[in-house]
Amino acid sequence: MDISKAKDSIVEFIRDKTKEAGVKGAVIGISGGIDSALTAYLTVEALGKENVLGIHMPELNLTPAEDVLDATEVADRLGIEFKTVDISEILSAYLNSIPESSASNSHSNGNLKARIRMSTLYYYANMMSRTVMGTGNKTEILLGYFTKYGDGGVDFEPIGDLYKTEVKEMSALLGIPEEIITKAPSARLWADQTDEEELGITYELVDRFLALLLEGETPQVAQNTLGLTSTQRDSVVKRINANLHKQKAPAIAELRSLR
Ligand SMILES: Nc1ncnc2c1ncn2[C@@H]1O[C@H](COP(=O)(O)OP(=O)(O)OC[C@H]2O[C@@H]([n+]3cccc(C(=O)O)c3)[C@H](O)[C@@H]2O)[C@@H](O)[C@H]1O
Ligand SMILES: Nc1ncnc2c1ncn2[C@@H]1O[C@H](COP(=O)(O)OP(=O)(O)OP(=O)(O)O)[C@@H](O)[C@H]1O
Ligand SMILES: [Mg+2]
Repeated sequence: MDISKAKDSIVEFIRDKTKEAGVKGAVIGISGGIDSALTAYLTVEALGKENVLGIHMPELNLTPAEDVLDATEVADRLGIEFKTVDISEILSAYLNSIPESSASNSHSNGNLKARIRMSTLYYYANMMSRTVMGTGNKTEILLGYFTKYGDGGVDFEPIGDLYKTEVKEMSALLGIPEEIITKAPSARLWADQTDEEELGITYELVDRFLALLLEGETPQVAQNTLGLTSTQRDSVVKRINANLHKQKAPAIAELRSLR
């Protein structure tokens, strides 16, 4: 991959898609992580800093201070409009209103946080006649490692054809702060969550595994080539297959033959 040309191509994509949508600007959730930092940099290059709104949405007692600082640093360096919306009270209102909710249900609660962030981004997009710029990368999309209608609920996916390792490479090229590039990727949906621990494999390895599968290798050959354990192979393949639905629009019950 020629990372510099890939950057130009993504910038053009953002410009074209925004124009096609008939708007001038975009809204981006800026977490303090690398995916949203890179997306913000690319969107500013495409649309201009005055047309990008960054929104940081921390959760009390969960979002680390370094994320708040890193998100602010991204916005400051880019000179974009930047807002902070604390999601803690929205989350509490949801959980207090759902009789069966439980603080211990980290899976449902974690995905709810991603969906609250999505709703907040669309609130601003509606209000400002802008689109929501997605931050999903190729690794996350192939694995379905995102919340359906949460961080997956966006208008465009500019970095969706870049593996996570390529996201790092492009971020270094653009001069994104080193601490953001080297920080362990995490969705921060529950305490101590990290992507690589939840996935049971490093991004370095899973990216190479996915690339081999896309080249037509069998999971077994890809596993042997990379020296993965059979548990790693099976869990990645299972994740891909279980999440294929996230890459499609909801299936419609077709009634054509009855007309
Ligand atoms: N075959 C099928 N056809 C149609 N729909 C199907 C389906 N199977 C499940 N579903 C639906 O999908 C739901 C499950 O999907 P979903 O709600 O997304 O939930 P799920 O995939 O179980 O969880 C999301 C995963 O993404 C991770 N994540 C989330 C957000 C950000 C990041 C990050 O890296 O930043 C990572 C998170 O840690 C977790 O592992 C089911 O409850 C069901 O409604
Ligand atoms: N605290 C937050 N404030 C604003 N947006 C958030 C927050 N947490 C998550 N998001 C949104 O959800 C997206 C998905 O999170 P994800 O963790 O995959 O990306 P990231 O934080 O940018 O990078 P990394 O994967 O390296 O942590 C983010 O890119 C961002 O757009
Ligand atoms: Mg993150």
